[in-house]
Amino acid sequence: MPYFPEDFIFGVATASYQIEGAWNEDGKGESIWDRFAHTPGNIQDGTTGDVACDHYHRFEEDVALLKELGVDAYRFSISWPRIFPEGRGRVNEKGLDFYRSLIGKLQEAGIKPVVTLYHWDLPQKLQDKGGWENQETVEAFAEYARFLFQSFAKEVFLWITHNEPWVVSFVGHYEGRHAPGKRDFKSALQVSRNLLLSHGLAVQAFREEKTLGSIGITLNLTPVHPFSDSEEDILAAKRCDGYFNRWFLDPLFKGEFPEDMLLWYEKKGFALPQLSEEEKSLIAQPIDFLGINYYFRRVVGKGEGAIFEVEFFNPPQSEYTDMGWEIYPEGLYEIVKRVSEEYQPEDIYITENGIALPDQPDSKGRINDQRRIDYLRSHLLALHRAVDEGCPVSGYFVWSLMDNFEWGFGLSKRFGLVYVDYTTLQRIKKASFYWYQKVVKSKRVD
Ligand SMILES: OC[C@H]1NNC[C@@H](O)[C@@H]1O
Repeated sequence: MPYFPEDFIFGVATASYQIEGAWNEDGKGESIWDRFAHTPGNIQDGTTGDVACDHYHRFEEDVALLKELGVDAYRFSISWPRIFPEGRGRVNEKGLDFYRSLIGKLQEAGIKPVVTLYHWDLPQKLQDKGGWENQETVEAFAEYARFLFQSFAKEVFLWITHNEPWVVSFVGHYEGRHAPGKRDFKSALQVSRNLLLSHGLAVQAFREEKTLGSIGITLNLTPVHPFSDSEEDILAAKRCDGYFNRWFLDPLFKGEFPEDMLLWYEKKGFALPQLSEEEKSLIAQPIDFLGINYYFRRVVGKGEGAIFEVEFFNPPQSEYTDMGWEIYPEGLYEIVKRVSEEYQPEDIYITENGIALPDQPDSKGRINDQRRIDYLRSHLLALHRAVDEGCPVSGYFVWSLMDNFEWGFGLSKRFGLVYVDYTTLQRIKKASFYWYQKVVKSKRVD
């Protein structure tokens, strides 16, 4: 029976824009996701995060759920425009008070706070001046981070500078499915560079402020498998691995963007300015842990696609989630092993893993999400194998505590251990809540 180490951290994760609501309350400034969701056509079901789970007003009830769940830690993000409505300068005290209250309630419940500094809700005022393409945003982020390190110098267990910079860069600035909705590959490359620089400045500030706790960054990583063992499919998979994984792993742990990708982009007309020696060491300065968000793998082959010349495949024999993602637990083992061996991070936390399902209450108001229990069990068993083989993994966070606003899909995709009725905002614990409660208590997956 796989037991995790006694000090292994089990938690759940959320993010500000996806759960808080109160989008323009108590002095909060507009974010790029407020703007993007208010723009007709951007959100598949036409909903917004204006109310979402109304966590801003119900956080005490939600902390009580966390206490009942028994988690060791709770990962949430701070909404930058709730702290600095214009992005920098004037502080919104009421916004800061909200997070002081939340962290205080978590401490009372004996739950370690894990804070993500940036989970995509950039102040719109900064976007109006170019957003992450603009050096000013890099500086503003460093000021925002330093302010939070000073405000919560002793209370936070883990600090995560950025959540999934790949999504911010390429989904937000190339694919256009996320805020700010740009479709410009050159912008996406510039944004990825600035996100990494801003991460480095934040880590520097963390060290200078002598903040307690640990600091790291969270990447969404996906194993990439060639559709066949043909040379061109293997090369296509290598390109995709560079695009999805190595583009951030290499600068963070080796101080360089991957050479093969720089050459490929240059060949396609997207030359990226070289990083200076100072910028390289800023980005690659030591961090205390790497956060990995894992959901699925990718299977690719040679294709005619414009920039990457790849085609994606969905293996017919696999099962898929409500997001259309393949269920592939082995991929969590693979990515943890690969990252541990190739990049030697100090420590690893699985900062997100979960499944979207079309959950609905039955006639008795219960939600028997057995598929979510099966998904979590199979991924925890895969993770346990990596831990057993000596990979430095210290914790695992389920995405998500509760159903919430799933970006371009709006409120239509449910990832929670807790169901949210969006008309009454009632929370209903799913079967997976009780299953995970037992795992957290016993540190065992059966
Ligand atoms: O798509 C599920 C999750 N993936 N990682 C980032 C989160 O904000 C998403 O809800």
